[in-house]
Amino acid sequence: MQDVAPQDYRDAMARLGAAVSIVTTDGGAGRAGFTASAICSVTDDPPTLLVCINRGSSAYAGVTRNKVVCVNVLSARHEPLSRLFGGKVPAEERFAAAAWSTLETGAPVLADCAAAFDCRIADIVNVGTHDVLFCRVVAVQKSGCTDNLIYFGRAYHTVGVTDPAEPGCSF
Ligand SMILES: NC(=O)C1=CN([C@@H]2O[C@H](COP(=O)(O)OP(=O)(O)OC[C@H]3O[C@@H](n4cnc5c(N)ncnc54)[C@H](O)[C@@H]3O)[C@@H](O)[C@H]2O)C=CC1
Ligand SMILES: Cc1cc2nc3c(=O)[nH]c(=O)nc-3n(C[C@H](O)[C@H](O)[C@H](O)COP(=O)(O)O)c2cc1C
Repeated sequence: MQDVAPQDYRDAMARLGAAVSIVTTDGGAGRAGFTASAICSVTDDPPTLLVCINRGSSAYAGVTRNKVVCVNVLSARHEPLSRLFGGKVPAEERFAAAAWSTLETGAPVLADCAAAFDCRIADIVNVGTHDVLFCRVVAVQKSGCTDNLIYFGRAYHTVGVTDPAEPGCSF
Protein backbone atom coordinates (compact mmCIF):
# COMPACT_ATOMS: atom_id res chain seq x y z
CA MET A 1 0.00 0.00 0.00
CA GLN A 2 1.38 3.40 -0.96
CA ASP A 3 0.50 6.34 1.29
CA VAL A 4 -0.03 9.90 0.08
CA ALA A 5 2.40 12.46 1.51
CA PRO A 6 1.32 13.98 4.86
CA GLN A 7 1.24 17.46 3.29
CA ASP A 8 -1.07 16.29 0.48
CA TYR A 9 -3.28 14.65 3.10
CA ARG A 10 -3.42 17.86 5.16
CA ASP A 11 -4.14 20.00 2.10
CA ALA A 12 -7.11 17.77 1.30
CA MET A 13 -8.27 17.64 4.94
CA ALA A 14 -8.24 21.46 5.00
CA ARG A 15 -11.29 21.20 2.69
CA LEU A 16 -13.35 19.51 5.41
CA GLY A 17 -15.23 22.01 7.55
CA ALA A 18 -15.44 20.96 11.19
CA ALA A 19 -16.95 22.14 14.45
CA VAL A 20 -14.40 23.30 16.99
CA SER A 21 -14.42 22.06 20.59
CA ILE A 22 -12.30 22.41 23.68
CA VAL A 23 -11.72 18.98 25.22
CA THR A 24 -11.05 19.21 28.97
CA THR A 25 -10.17 16.81 31.76
CA ASP A 26 -9.63 16.94 35.52
CA GLY A 27 -8.82 14.44 38.24
CA GLY A 28 -5.81 12.85 39.93
CA ALA A 29 -3.59 13.60 36.92
CA GLY A 30 -4.55 17.28 36.98
CA ARG A 31 -6.54 19.71 34.84
CA ALA A 32 -5.80 19.98 31.12
CA GLY A 33 -7.47 20.94 27.86
CA PHE A 34 -6.88 21.33 24.14
CA THR A 35 -8.67 22.59 21.03
CA ALA A 36 -9.98 19.77 18.83
CA SER A 37 -11.75 19.35 15.51
CA ALA A 38 -11.25 15.57 15.16
CA ILE A 39 -14.46 14.61 16.98
CA CYS A 40 -17.49 12.71 15.75
CA SER A 41 -20.58 10.85 16.88
CA VAL A 42 -20.22 7.05 16.94
CA THR A 43 -23.60 5.74 18.19
CA ASP A 44 -26.55 6.96 20.25
CA ASP A 45 -26.97 3.60 22.02
CA PRO A 46 -25.00 3.75 24.18
CA PRO A 47 -24.34 7.47 23.56
CA THR A 48 -20.74 7.48 22.36
CA LEU A 49 -18.50 9.98 20.57
CA LEU A 50 -14.87 9.77 19.54
CA VAL A 51 -12.02 12.21 20.04
CA CYS A 52 -8.61 11.96 18.32
CA ILE A 53 -5.74 13.23 20.49
CA ASN A 54 -2.12 13.59 19.45
CA ARG A 55 0.08 11.67 21.90
CA GLY A 56 2.46 14.66 21.81
CA SER A 57 -0.20 16.99 23.21
CA SER A 58 0.40 18.54 26.64
CA ALA A 59 -3.11 17.33 27.56
CA TYR A 60 -2.42 13.70 26.65
CA ALA A 61 -1.22 12.42 30.06
CA GLY A 62 -4.07 14.10 31.94
CA VAL A 63 -6.76 12.90 29.54
CA THR A 64 -5.62 9.27 29.41
CA ARG A 65 -4.90 8.96 33.15
CA ASN A 66 -8.04 10.72 34.39
CA LYS A 67 -10.12 8.74 31.86
CA VAL A 68 -12.76 11.49 31.76
CA VAL A 69 -13.27 14.32 29.27
CA CYS A 70 -15.78 17.04 28.56
CA VAL A 71 -16.22 18.01 24.90
CA ASN A 72 -17.19 21.71 24.91
CA VAL A 73 -18.54 22.73 21.48
CA LEU A 74 -17.61 26.34 20.77
CA SER A 75 -19.74 29.27 19.68
CA ALA A 76 -18.44 31.98 17.36
CA ARG A 77 -17.40 34.29 20.21
CA HIS A 78 -15.03 31.60 21.55
CA GLU A 79 -12.46 32.04 18.76
CA PRO A 80 -9.89 33.67 21.12
CA LEU A 81 -10.39 30.79 23.59
CA SER A 82 -9.88 28.29 20.77
CA ARG A 83 -6.55 29.92 19.90
CA LEU A 84 -5.52 29.87 23.58
CA PHE A 85 -6.22 26.12 23.90
CA GLY A 86 -4.59 25.49 20.50
CA GLY A 87 -1.09 25.11 21.90
CA LYS A 88 1.96 26.42 23.77
CA VAL A 89 0.08 28.30 26.52
CA PRO A 90 0.33 26.89 30.12
CA ALA A 91 -2.82 25.03 31.23
CA GLU A 92 -3.70 27.43 34.06
CA GLU A 93 -3.51 30.43 31.70
CA ARG A 94 -5.90 28.66 29.30
CA PHE A 95 -8.50 27.99 32.00
CA ALA A 96 -8.18 31.48 33.55
CA ALA A 97 -9.66 32.99 30.37
CA ALA A 98 -13.19 31.59 30.86
CA ALA A 99 -15.77 30.44 33.44
CA TRP A 100 -16.07 26.70 34.13
CA SER A 101 -18.39 24.39 36.05
CA THR A 102 -18.77 20.60 36.23
CA LEU A 103 -21.49 18.04 35.50
CA GLU A 104 -20.99 14.32 36.42
CA THR A 105 -17.31 13.49 35.86
CA GLY A 106 -15.58 16.59 37.20
CA ALA A 107 -14.13 17.52 33.79
CA PRO A 108 -14.42 21.31 33.23
CA VAL A 109 -17.58 22.45 31.46
CA LEU A 110 -17.37 25.78 29.61
CA ALA A 111 -20.20 27.89 31.05
CA ASP A 112 -21.65 29.28 27.83
CA CYS A 113 -20.63 26.77 25.15
CA ALA A 114 -23.04 25.66 22.40
CA ALA A 115 -23.16 22.12 23.81
CA ALA A 116 -21.13 20.13 26.34
CA PHE A 117 -20.73 16.34 26.37
CA ASP A 118 -19.45 15.03 29.70
CA CYS A 119 -17.83 11.63 29.16
CA ARG A 120 -16.02 8.66 30.63
CA ILE A 121 -13.41 7.16 28.29
CA ALA A 122 -14.53 3.60 27.48
CA ASP A 123 -11.83 2.53 24.98
CA ILE A 124 -8.59 3.87 23.50
CA VAL A 125 -7.18 2.77 20.13
CA ASN A 126 -3.67 3.83 18.99
CA VAL A 127 -3.44 4.92 15.32
CA GLY A 128 -0.21 6.50 14.08
CA THR A 129 0.56 9.69 16.04
CA HIS A 130 -2.88 9.80 17.67
CA ASP A 131 -5.04 7.92 20.15
CA VAL A 132 -8.72 7.54 19.31
CA LEU A 133 -10.77 7.92 22.49
CA PHE A 134 -14.21 6.28 22.54
CA CYS A 135 -16.14 8.33 25.07
CA ARG A 136 -19.40 7.34 26.80
CA VAL A 137 -21.55 10.41 27.31
CA VAL A 138 -22.93 10.56 30.87
CA ALA A 139 -24.32 14.12 30.87
CA VAL A 140 -25.01 16.92 28.38
CA GLN A 141 -25.55 20.67 28.58
CA LYS A 142 -26.97 22.83 25.77
CA SER A 143 -27.24 26.57 25.31
CA GLY A 144 -29.63 28.37 23.00
CA CYS A 145 -26.70 29.90 21.12
CA THR A 146 -26.77 28.79 17.50
CA ASP A 147 -23.80 30.69 16.03
CA ASN A 148 -21.19 27.93 16.04
CA LEU A 149 -17.46 28.20 15.40
CA ILE A 150 -16.28 26.28 12.33
CA TYR A 151 -12.71 25.56 11.17
CA PHE A 152 -12.42 25.35 7.38
CA GLY A 153 -9.60 26.12 4.95
CA ARG A 154 -7.17 26.72 7.87
CA ALA A 155 -9.36 29.60 9.13
CA TYR A 156 -12.19 30.21 11.56
CA HIS A 157 -15.74 30.85 10.32
CA THR A 158 -19.20 31.23 11.84
CA VAL A 159 -22.30 29.29 10.91
CA GLY A 160 -25.69 30.13 12.35
CA VAL A 161 -29.09 28.48 12.23
CA THR A 162 -32.38 29.57 13.74
CA ASP A 163 -34.18 26.83 15.63
CA PRO A 164 -37.71 27.90 16.69
CA ALA A 165 -37.63 25.20 19.40
CA GLU A 166 -34.64 26.80 21.08
CA PRO A 167 -35.02 29.61 23.62
CA GLY A 168 -32.37 31.77 21.94
CA CYS A 169 -28.95 32.89 22.99
CA SER A 170 -28.89 34.65 26.35
CA PHE A 171 -25.22 35.63 26.40
N1 LIG B 1 -6.46 16.23 14.24
C1 LIG B 1 -5.46 17.01 14.66
O1 LIG B 1 -4.59 16.60 15.41
C2 LIG B 1 -5.44 18.43 14.21
C3 LIG B 1 -4.34 19.17 14.54
N2 LIG B 1 -4.27 20.47 14.15
C4 LIG B 1 -3.06 21.21 14.56
O2 LIG B 1 -3.15 22.58 14.18
C5 LIG B 1 -2.09 22.91 13.26
C6 LIG B 1 -2.59 23.88 12.22
O3 LIG B 1 -3.59 23.22 11.42
P1 LIG B 1 -4.12 23.86 10.09
O4 LIG B 1 -4.04 25.33 10.17
O5 LIG B 1 -5.48 23.29 9.79
O6 LIG B 1 -3.08 23.44 8.97
P2 LIG B 1 -2.50 22.03 8.56
O7 LIG B 1 -2.10 22.12 7.14
O8 LIG B 1 -1.45 21.60 9.52
O9 LIG B 1 -3.74 21.01 8.69
C7 LIG B 1 -4.80 20.92 7.72
C8 LIG B 1 -5.77 19.87 8.19
O10 LIG B 1 -5.13 18.61 8.28
C9 LIG B 1 -5.55 17.89 9.42
N3 LIG B 1 -4.41 17.73 10.33
C10 LIG B 1 -3.45 18.64 10.62
N4 LIG B 1 -2.54 18.13 11.44
C11 LIG B 1 -2.96 16.87 11.69
C12 LIG B 1 -2.42 15.83 12.46
N5 LIG B 1 -1.28 15.97 13.14
N6 LIG B 1 -3.10 14.67 12.51
C13 LIG B 1 -4.24 14.51 11.84
N7 LIG B 1 -4.78 15.45 11.07
C14 LIG B 1 -4.13 16.62 11.01
C15 LIG B 1 -6.66 18.71 10.03
O11 LIG B 1 -7.90 18.32 9.47
C16 LIG B 1 -6.29 20.12 9.61
O12 LIG B 1 -7.37 21.00 9.63
C17 LIG B 1 -1.66 21.57 12.67
O13 LIG B 1 -0.37 21.56 12.19
C18 LIG B 1 -1.86 20.65 13.86
O14 LIG B 1 -0.73 20.77 14.70
C19 LIG B 1 -5.28 21.09 13.46
C20 LIG B 1 -6.39 20.40 13.13
C21 LIG B 1 -6.58 19.01 13.50
C1 LIG C 1 -8.68 24.27 14.95
C2 LIG C 1 -7.77 23.28 15.65
C3 LIG C 1 -8.16 21.95 15.74
C4 LIG C 1 -7.34 21.02 16.38
N1 LIG C 1 -7.77 19.73 16.47
C5 LIG C 1 -7.03 18.84 17.15
C6 LIG C 1 -7.50 17.51 17.33
O1 LIG C 1 -8.61 17.15 16.92
N2 LIG C 1 -6.70 16.64 18.00
C7 LIG C 1 -5.46 17.02 18.52
O2 LIG C 1 -4.78 16.18 19.13
N3 LIG C 1 -5.01 18.27 18.36
C8 LIG C 1 -5.76 19.19 17.71
N4 LIG C 1 -5.32 20.46 17.57
C9 LIG C 1 -4.04 20.82 18.17
C10 LIG C 1 -4.16 21.04 19.68
O3 LIG C 1 -5.17 22.00 19.97
C11 LIG C 1 -2.82 21.55 20.28
O4 LIG C 1 -2.25 22.47 19.45
C12 LIG C 1 -1.90 20.41 20.49
O5 LIG C 1 -2.49 19.58 21.48
C13 LIG C 1 -0.51 20.83 20.98
O6 LIG C 1 -0.59 21.81 21.95
P1 LIG C 1 0.10 21.75 23.38
O7 LIG C 1 0.94 20.50 23.45
O8 LIG C 1 0.91 23.01 23.49
O9 LIG C 1 -1.01 21.72 24.36
C14 LIG C 1 -6.10 21.43 16.93
C15 LIG C 1 -5.71 22.77 16.85
C16 LIG C 1 -6.53 23.69 16.23
C17 LIG C 1 -6.11 25.13 16.19
